[in-house]
Amino acid sequence: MKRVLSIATSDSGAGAGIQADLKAFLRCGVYGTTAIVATTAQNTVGVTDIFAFPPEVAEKQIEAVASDIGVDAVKTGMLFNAGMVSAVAGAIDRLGLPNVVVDPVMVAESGAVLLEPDAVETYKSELFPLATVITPNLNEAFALVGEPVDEDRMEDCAVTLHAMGPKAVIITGGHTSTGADLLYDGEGFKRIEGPVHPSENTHGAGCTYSSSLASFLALGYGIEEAASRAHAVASEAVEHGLGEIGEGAGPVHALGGVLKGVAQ
Ligand SMILES: Nc1ncnc2c1ncn2[C@@H]1O[C@H](COP(=O)(O)OP(=O)(O)O)[C@@H](O)[C@H]1O
Ligand SMILES: Cc1ncc(COP(=O)(O)OP(=O)(O)O)c(N)n1
Repeated sequence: MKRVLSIATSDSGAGAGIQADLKAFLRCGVYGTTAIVATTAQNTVGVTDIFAFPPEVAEKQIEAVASDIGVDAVKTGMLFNAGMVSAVAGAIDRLGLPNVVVDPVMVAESGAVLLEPDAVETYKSELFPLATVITPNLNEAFALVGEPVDEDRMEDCAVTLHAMGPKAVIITGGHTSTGADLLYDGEGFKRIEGPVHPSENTHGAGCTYSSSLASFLALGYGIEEAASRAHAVASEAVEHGLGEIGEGAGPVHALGGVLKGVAQ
């Protein structure tokens, strides 16, 4: 059983964050572990409160998991502030954790700010250079390079992000006109396409994607194949999104496809 660690924040509504990551790990057939760095009071409508833990709370969890269970891949999600980004980068580096997927979560679908602005520089200087892949969505990608969102300039944006140190960049396509994810590995571009589901129940799609990507890297796939498989899992989770849960954008359902036809 491959082991994948999520370093991220709790979503009480369980659509995104640590809870979405664990569902994606189960869907991908890996053993998921967690280091919880903060907790949100959140539902499908919005985020009402964020409670950050001290960085050493995250460090202790990462060390506990690494020293006994082991880590075949790691995914970082919402880290909230610069001190946490720095502590997580330090732990990943010190412990030599492999297959590092960095999802630079900045803003929730509901509009809530999930990253303090001064933490952006710490991502660039400390965490991106350790990353196997970074997975910003369209808005995050352009925010990171400090430019207005322009879909026609996604390739330039990916090149600028790649120069910040990750081995590869994937700008996820859920907010683009084509729905395609864009992969850049420093040598060439690859568009990962698939059906775009006309669903509003996309809460947690990005978390599901980055966790699936980490899982497929842990399972031994190369970046391009892992990206393609992760896209398929996220897309399927959107297709089975749960509109009946909550009043806002419903949570994705990572297990919706595999549970079809299972007796309840
Ligand atoms: N309506 C959709 N149909 C199919 N796939 C989708 C849809 N929305 C998002 N995805 C996929 O989910 C993943 C995460 O997408 P994105 O929406 O860009 O992230 P985030 O949730 O962080 O904004 C990507 O692989 C994207 O292509
Ligand atoms: C605790 C927490 N972590 C991450 C997110 C953002 O998740 P994402 O998958 O990008 O989904 P949306 O928020 O855009 O639906 C979150 N909301 N909460």
